Amino acid sequence: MHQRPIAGLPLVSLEAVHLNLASLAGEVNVLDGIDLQVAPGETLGVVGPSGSGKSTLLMVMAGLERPSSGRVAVAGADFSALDEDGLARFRRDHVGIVFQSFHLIPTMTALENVAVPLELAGHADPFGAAAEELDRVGLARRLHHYPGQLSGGEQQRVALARAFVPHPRLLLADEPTGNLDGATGRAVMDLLFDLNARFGTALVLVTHDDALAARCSRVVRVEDGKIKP
Ligand SMILES: Nc1ncnc2c1ncn2[C@@H]1O[C@H](COP(=O)(O)OP(=O)(O)OP(=O)(O)O)[C@@H](O)[C@H]1O
Repeated sequence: MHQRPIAGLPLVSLEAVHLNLASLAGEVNVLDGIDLQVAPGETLGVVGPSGSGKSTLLMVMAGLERPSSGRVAVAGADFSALDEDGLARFRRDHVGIVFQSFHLIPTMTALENVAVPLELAGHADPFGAAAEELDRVGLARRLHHYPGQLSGGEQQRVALARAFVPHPRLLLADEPTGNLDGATGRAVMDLLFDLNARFGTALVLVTHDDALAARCSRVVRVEDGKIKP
């Protein structure tokens, strides 16, 4: 799980990525020729107007959406060579994903939401590791709460703990501070950059938050499905 990055090789490589989707108004070029590389340990902010393709770009990097054409590779793995199971295993081992709307399982406690994916991956001590990570995000006293019993900021921290706990090489986050008040948003931001500092996890953060973008080592702007030069 913790292979050393090969010097000089990008962690994420997108080459001439196009994604065309059908809509009532005809075909939409949601991604229109994206070339983008992310280095191991880099922190990249992705900004741009609403509807420009930022979230879709993240989905393509996660292998949750397949491009219509072009090449996507993460940690040397060419996504076109992986089937859906292969992509799911790859994500489990290498990629953490945090969405704005948390995606927690409502019938599981905070502890179970973090531990169960670890358990499925064959982790030796899923509940111990989950409790430790939840403690690190300040939720030691909320382990047995269900998502519906947690505030928005607390739910976001459970989602972060779940994404952090395997110490992925790449963390993709879509508006991670979008639903949070200023202080909670800053705390979540600190957790993200702490993960980067401690484990060298590369961060790709889609955001409308200028403060979050300013903390990234590089920012790219997406407009009309293209990276603006
Ligand atoms: N399944 C789909 N079918 C057709 N069009 C889609 C589909 N998913 C997304 N789109 C379109 O692709 C464009 C890009 O959407 P995307 O969610 O990537 O934008 P975004 O930059 O993340 O926007 P926001 O900042 O508002 O979240 C939008 O115009 C959207 O309507």
